Amino acid sequence: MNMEIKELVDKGEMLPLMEEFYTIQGEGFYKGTAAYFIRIGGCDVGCHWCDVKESWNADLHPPTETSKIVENAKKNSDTIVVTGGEPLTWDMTILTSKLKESGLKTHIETSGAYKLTGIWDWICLSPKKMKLPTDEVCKNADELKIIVYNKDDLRFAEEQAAKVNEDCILYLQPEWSKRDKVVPLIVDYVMQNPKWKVSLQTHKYLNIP
Ligand SMILES: C[S@@+](CC[C@H](N)C(=O)[O-])C[C@H]1O[C@@H](n2cnc3c(N)ncnc32)[C@H](O)[C@@H]1O
Ligand SMILES: Nc1nc2[nH]cc(C(=O)O)c2c(=O)[nH]1
Ligand code: SF4
Ligand SMILES: [Mg+2]
Repeated sequence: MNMEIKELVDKGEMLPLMEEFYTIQGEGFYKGTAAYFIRIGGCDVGCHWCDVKESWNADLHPPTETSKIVENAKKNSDTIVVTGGEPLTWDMTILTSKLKESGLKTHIETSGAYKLTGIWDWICLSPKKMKLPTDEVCKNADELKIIVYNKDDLRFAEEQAAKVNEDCILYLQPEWSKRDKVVPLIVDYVMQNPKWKVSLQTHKYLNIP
């Protein structure tokens, strides 16, 4: 990447765009709602079970003008989900300001590991043990979505729930490859601890992106 482009990416005027697609939000509170997804490349959190490892290396995804991303998005939906990769790797200020200027709702899927930037109507925080979320993201999260790969993730879930605000909605979501094993654990746990809800990756059952 040449220096000028790197500077534009650092400012958030360009972003490494992996893919964009119109689909149904599969997970969490907005599950079932049509939304346009913008997937930004770049993540160094390193979840071994990540279902989008192709997103990790930002250099593989073309730096794309943020204004073009927004022009495209607004043709498709009034709800925009920004995901990745880890979107907070980058400065989200320009992207979200432009989305808001266009009257769109801005949602983010984030691990919360980096500085919170951008104007968000909805923050889905999915914290990871390897790189814990910042206090600022915890305080501003609208939903907390813990991925359950094994039993220890239930302990981790309570630890993270203690850090979010009291009206944050709490979800346990099975890690996809372990779903047969962990769904019974989650079901039991939610019945015993009804402040939690179950979230499934419903798009994978529907065979949609
Ligand atoms: C691919 S991540 C991108 C956004 C951000 N890096 C994050 O982790 O929140 C989008 C969502 O998918 C979840 N996820 C990733 N791999 C998963 C898997 N194998 N099973 C269940 N959920 C998964 C993440 O926890 C996150 O909530
Ligand atoms: N349909 C659909 N819903 C999703 N919710 C969060 C996703 C993500 O990868 O961030 C995702 C995704 O990749 N597809
Ligand atoms: S933080 Fe998100 S994108 Fe990064 S490795 Fe973990 S699940 Fe994948
Ligand atoms: Mg996904």
